[in-house]
Order: sequence, then C-alpha cells, then structure tokens
Amino acid sequence: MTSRSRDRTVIPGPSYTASLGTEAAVCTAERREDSGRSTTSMYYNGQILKYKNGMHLESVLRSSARHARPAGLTLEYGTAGFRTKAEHLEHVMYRMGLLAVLRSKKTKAVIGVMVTASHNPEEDNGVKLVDPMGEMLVQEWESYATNLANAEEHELQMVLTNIIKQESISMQDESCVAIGRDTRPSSDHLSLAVVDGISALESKYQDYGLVTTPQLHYIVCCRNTDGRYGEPTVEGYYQKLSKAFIELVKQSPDCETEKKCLSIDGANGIGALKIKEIEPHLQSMLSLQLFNDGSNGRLNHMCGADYVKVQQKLPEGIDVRPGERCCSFDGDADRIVYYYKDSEDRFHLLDGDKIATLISTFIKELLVKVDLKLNMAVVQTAYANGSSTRYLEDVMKVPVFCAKTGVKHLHHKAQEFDIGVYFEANGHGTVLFSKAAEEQIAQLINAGATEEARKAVQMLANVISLINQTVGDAISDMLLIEAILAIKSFTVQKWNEIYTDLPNRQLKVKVADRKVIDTTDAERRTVKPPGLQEKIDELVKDYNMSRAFVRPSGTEDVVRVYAEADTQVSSFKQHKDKR
Ligand SMILES: CC(=O)N[C@H]1[C@@H](OP(=O)(O)O)O[C@H](CO)[C@@H](O)[C@@H]1O
Ligand SMILES: [Mg+2]
Repeated sequence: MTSRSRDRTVIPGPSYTASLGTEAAVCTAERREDSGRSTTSMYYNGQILKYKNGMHLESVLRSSARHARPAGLTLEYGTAGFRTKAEHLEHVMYRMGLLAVLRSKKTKAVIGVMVTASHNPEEDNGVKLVDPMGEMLVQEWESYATNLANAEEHELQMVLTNIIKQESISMQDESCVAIGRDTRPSSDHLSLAVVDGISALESKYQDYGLVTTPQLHYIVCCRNTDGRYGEPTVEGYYQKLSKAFIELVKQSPDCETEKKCLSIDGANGIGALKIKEIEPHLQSMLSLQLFNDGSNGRLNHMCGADYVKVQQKLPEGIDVRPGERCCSFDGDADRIVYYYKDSEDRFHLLDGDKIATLISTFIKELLVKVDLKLNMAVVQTAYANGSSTRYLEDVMKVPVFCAKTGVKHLHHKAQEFDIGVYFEANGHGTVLFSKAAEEQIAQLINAGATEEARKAVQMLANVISLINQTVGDAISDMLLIEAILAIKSFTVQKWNEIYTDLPNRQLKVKVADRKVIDTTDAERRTVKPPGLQEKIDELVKDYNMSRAFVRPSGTEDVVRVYAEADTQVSSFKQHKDKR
C-alpha cells in the first residue's frame, strides 16, 4: 500500500540508465544517487531534455512513489479501459491522470477520466479516458496507456517523455481534465490518485464526483463545444433530457389520461442515485419505482443489466407483477435492458437488439412522414440475436453491420451513416446523427407540408436532444424508449412481439491463457488455436438456425462462449458439447 502523505520525496531504487524507442528516436533516462541525493536526467537522441517552464517531470516521479505499481502486475487498456481488483489500481489511476493531461495538451481540449468498473463485481474497479467529443479514447493512445500502466517506476519518466516527443506535445500548453466516479467503495480513493497524477503535471482539473459514465461523456462534449451540446453540468443534462422527453410524450395519443409506470433495478449503483435526481424534472410524465437503489444491497450482486441479460432471469430485490414493464441498469448506467414476466410467470427479456429495433423502426417511420432521404443503418456485434438481424434486414429493410465487441467499434462504424443506430445485445448503445442530418432536420422545423409532417420533424429534433450521442446511456435510452412506447401506444408485450428471439446461451470459461484465442470476421470466427473453428463448425451444423462463437473477453480473465439455435435445447446442447 502506498502512503498518501504529501511530504515523501524519496524515489526508491538504484542508479540506472535505461533506453526506450526506435533507432530514429531513442529516449534515455539516467539516474544518479549521490550522497543520498538522487537526480534524474532525460536525453532524447543524446540531447539533454529540458522542458520549457523548467519542468523535468521530477515531480511526477516524486508523486508516483506514493502510488507504487505492484510488482509483476501487467494490465492492458482493454475493451473499456483498465479493469481489475481495486487494490491493484492505484498506480494505474495516477498514471491515467498523467496521460489525460498529455492528451488534453495534445488535443487542446478537456479530457475525461471515469473511475468505474461498470458491471464488474463491487471489489473491482477500473478507469477509462474520454476524448474531446465525448467518445472513447482514440485507439492509437491505448498503447500509450498500456505502456504507462506497466512501466517500472524507473521507466516512468522515459515512457512519458517518449509520448511527449512522439506526439509533439508542448508541455507549456494549457490542459484540463474532467473526473467522474461511480459509487464503488474504492472509487473515491482511486479518483484522488487520478487527481495526484493531474496535479503532478500542474494541470487544471474539475472533479464532478459521483456521475454516471454517460454523464461524464456528456459534460466533456459540452465543455469542448462551448455549450452547444448542452450546459456542462449534471443539472444541464437533466434539463436537456427532460425537456426533450416531455415534448415527445406530449405527442402520445393518451398523454393526458394515462400515466406511464416503470420499475427500475438500479443495480445498487450510480444509476439509482441519478434516477432520483432526474425524476422531479420529468413532471410526473413517468412514474418510476426504483429497486436496488444502493441503500443496502451490493453493487451488481444478483442484479443489474448484465446479470439479467446473461442469466436471463429477474434480478433479486425487485417486485414484479405480471405484465409490468421493468428495466435494469448496469453499475455505471451506460447499459439498459427491459423485461417483464407474463401471467404464467415466464420471464421475457427485451435486450439491446430489441431496443435497436424499436428505435430504428420509430426513426424510419418519422423519416417517411417527413419525406427525408437520410441513410440509416444499425450496427450490432456478434452477440446480436440472429432473429433481430433477420428482422431488421428482411422486414425493416435497414442495412445491418457487425462490429467487434466494445462500444468504440460500434460507435466508429455508426459514424459512417446519416443516422447510425448501434446497440450491443447487452443493452449498450445509442443513435448518432451526422451533422448534415441534424442540419436537414433543423431546416425542416415549421416547414412541413402537413400537420403530420411538422409533428414528425419536431419529434426527430426531440429524439436528437434526448439521445446521448456521446455514448450509450441507460437514462437517456430509457426515456427515449418510454417516449416511443407512449407515442406508439405499445405495451411491453407488443414491443416484444415484433420478432421472436432465437433461444441462446452465453457462458464464461476460465482458461490458463485466454490470449491463445484469436478471432476474425468481427469476432465471429477463430483463427487460433488451430482446429478450434473446425470443431465449432462441426457441432453447429447439426442444429437448425444455429450459430456459435468464442472470443477472449476484453474486460475479464475469461473466454466467452455464445450459441443460439432454433430451440433452447439445441442452443444449450451446443454449449455443453463445447465444454
Ligand atoms: C459479451 C459482452 O457483453 N461483452 C461486454 C464486455 O466486454 P468483453 O470484452 O466481452 O468482456 O464489457 C464491455 C464493456 O462494458 C462491453 O462493451 C461488452 O459488450
Ligand atoms: Mg457499463
């Protein structure tokens, strides 16, 4: 455990010389211990490095000693940043504070740092960086993050210098970092380590405290667009979303007569806190019943979106009456799934695929009414239920694309269209509108030929305001879904009947080294180890409408196995055979 005292200035370790870089650019660090004093000099291609304003990154090393890296621990910036047991993450937090400052100087924009491990168990934690427009950290910087997190103490200055040089970062440029954290017991302490890293590089920062991941993404985007995306505060977020929601719901046929009711499983996390905050803004247009609000249960324990999706059953701690609409958030409120139980006590899940279908159908109908020819596509992952893909392509005539797991991949693909609807089956997703699409819609406001067209264009404009375009957002998605159901007078059962899911199973398998599995074709086929894909093909071919794949997880030390087929027995049998 490292000390948080601010007066420890001793850098442990012997004198050393170390080099890093390519032939063209070699960065060398040299440290001398002399009569108890330690000095570190940095050289770049043989030239001593001096940072203007006198910074030698010495203070970085001094503070770093307070957040020592556990020996032998190697981590990777994975699907959604770093994630592992919270007690192993202090050095990573400190170093991501450093990296966020460099990224901020490079982009000349506010960069976000979110401390969360999303759906992982309470004892885990993690961190992810948010880029200027509220997107995930650009992929090229992920390797910097990994190198920094894994650097030995004596390599730290060198790794930093290398990033500064490679990215031609001017250290005297201004920088600012926005920090957020979830409700895990470790998050408060770990976010202080982020602050320490930011402070070591003398950067500005703003700590937004307890926020959902999407709220931090929203704030970062607002800060970097001079408020054009909205007011950069949690209150601004509530106002923007609730205004758009109320406007939309007013368009529903029975808006005056029927109050919509929804039960929410808050996963005992940050989403529950934030639901309590937004509810008063909704002007009783929606009656929310909150369960697993964190007052006693453990975060994500037998509850939350991941539990419900993977286990395909009701979470604990929620009181469900037959036919009632319910939803679950995950631990950082960027995912949502819906469900209900029928009169025969059967559980029905409406996951990200059903959400993508509902939203894209609604938008397509509005586009037809407005007579706008915008190209719209749905982006899914290999985990999307085969029925949803077939329905979207064959019935809805919407093009569907498959991206690798992880929101950054889906987001990237969705940006290629005027309107890109992307959802992971687990309920993580949003809708992206291109600038051109937004402009065309804005121009049509009040210009519709008929009352119906005017209403439709207004609704499109409100959808744009309601959906969090920076990242998937449980609260924003929930409000959009509720508005659509109200406008279409859909019950949850009617929504569920749009298509019937193929029975499916998802399992986690612990193996010695998950990295031995390598995949291709958006993770739908394995290329390594040899022979594995052939075995899967052999098993799958005996079942109707069947599909199965395996891939190493990017957030947990497991291999994920997925199978679907025409009947529950078939999809389950494939799994058992594979084990
Ligand atoms: C099958 C599955 O649900 N995978 C999840 C999970 O990634 P893995 O790489 O599968 O561990 O966590 C990601 C981050 O939350 C999420 O984006 C993704 O969808
Ligand atoms: Mg999450």
